[in-house]
Amino acid sequence: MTDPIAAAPSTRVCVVPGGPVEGSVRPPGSKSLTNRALVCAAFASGTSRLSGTLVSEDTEVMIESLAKIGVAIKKVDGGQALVIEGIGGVISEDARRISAQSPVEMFIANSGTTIRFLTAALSAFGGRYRLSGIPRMSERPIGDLVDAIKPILDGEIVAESPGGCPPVSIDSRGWKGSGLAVSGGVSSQYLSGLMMAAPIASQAVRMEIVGEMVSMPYVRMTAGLMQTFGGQTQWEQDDDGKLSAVTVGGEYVGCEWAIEPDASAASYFWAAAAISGGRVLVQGLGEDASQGDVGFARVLAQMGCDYTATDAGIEIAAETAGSEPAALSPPSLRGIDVQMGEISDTVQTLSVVALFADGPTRIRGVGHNRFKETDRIGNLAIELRKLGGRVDEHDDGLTVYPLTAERIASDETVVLETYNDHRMAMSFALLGLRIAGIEILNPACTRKTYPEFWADLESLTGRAHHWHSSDRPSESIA
Ligand SMILES: O=C(O)C1=C[C@@H](OP(=O)(O)O)[C@@H](O)[C@H](O)C1
Ligand SMILES: C=C(OP(=O)(O)O)C(=O)O
Repeated sequence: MTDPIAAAPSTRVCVVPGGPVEGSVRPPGSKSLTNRALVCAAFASGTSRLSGTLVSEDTEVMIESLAKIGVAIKKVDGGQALVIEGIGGVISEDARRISAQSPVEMFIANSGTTIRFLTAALSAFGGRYRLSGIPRMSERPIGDLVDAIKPILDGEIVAESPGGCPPVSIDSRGWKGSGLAVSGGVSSQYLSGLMMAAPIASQAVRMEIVGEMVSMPYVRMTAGLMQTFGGQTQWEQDDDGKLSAVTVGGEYVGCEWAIEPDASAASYFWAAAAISGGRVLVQGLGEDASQGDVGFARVLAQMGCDYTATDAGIEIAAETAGSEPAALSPPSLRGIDVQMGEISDTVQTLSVVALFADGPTRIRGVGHNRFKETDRIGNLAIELRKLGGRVDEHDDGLTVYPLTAERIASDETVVLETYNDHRMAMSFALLGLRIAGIEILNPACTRKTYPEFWADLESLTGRAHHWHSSDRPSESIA
């Protein structure tokens, strides 16, 4: 059969509604852990063997970029395991020659982790580079990172687009200082990138945090991952217990390491159980996971779902209203008021769940979601309103009001834009589990972090999606 997603970029998909979603699933490896491990392994001395790695656009652009400075990365098992020969801080002769003539060009598509981590790492490493991506990447700020690097750089670094956005040009002879200051109000990836870069600069660097730091669990993840490779961090807190500075040092040494399944990807499956009156076990993720997004399952518990963590994974089961069998009874979900600044990649997932709750859900602390793959507050509100309900947009988040029972039962066609944002597509898939007539445009955009998403959802629900392509308007190729 032709691959329905690859068939045409204008493909749309309809997820088929049905009864409770029951089963278990193991999402692919974490994007955040894979891209961090790739950076540490690339600049380590010796060989690293990573298992459970994510195969996706975001990890592929990282691999391709590292290959350009001479890092040898062997893919095993279709890329789900990687063997990396670290360059231990020395650029290959080939890459040095190329860089002497003109900057090494790196295309990073729309991968925030790749451009932020590599901007920091390459500035510490030295050489000439230009990192660019798709048009949306030229609207995603990197100025705070560039400003943090400038004072310690022996060389020049420029964010070329208005508002301090990529492409980024680097002409570096390495870092010359041992202290810097970084703002973290737009993205934690700046600090994570700088932390991973310090061992590459071969010196201890004290990094002062200016103002708020969003997405803090990712910074803790960075420290934990670096430790696995020999990096060291020391934390300082202010009088209120807030992180104020981190001093980073050590040297990377290659190692063997298994990557956890992706917790942001897991959110769609837990949510599927919550809104369908079902029960889903996500395998391979426990309460000790290094990804903050496992906390999304706890948010569903706050809405009334049953939460169980065992050695097998974390399971979410919906409470259903009334005494009828789950298949006939709608799930009972409470509207909540929730801070999501630490788990912002799951805001779209929760917004969809909130449409099926018994009252409004207020999501707070995620103003920085406007700078991701798309404006994940404004554009999310626009799409959810197409269902006819009320969604209020705030500077720091959204309030999502429940849909009426009549609207949920209606099968009127609603076409939803994904803005080339994988998380829009995967969240809107959940709508289709409960409401007929939901058509999702450009489903292939899940390739950024989860190319197999549609197939995994079909396996879990046991229901084939309906694919439509505008090249073949009347044809359903499910
Ligand atoms: O460090 C990371 O791996 C990430 C940090 C988060 O970004 P922000 O810090 O910009 O919120 C998150 O949204 C992104 O998907 C991955
Ligand atoms: C925001 C995301 O990615 P990144 O910033 O790494 O592009 C994401 O995966 O939701």
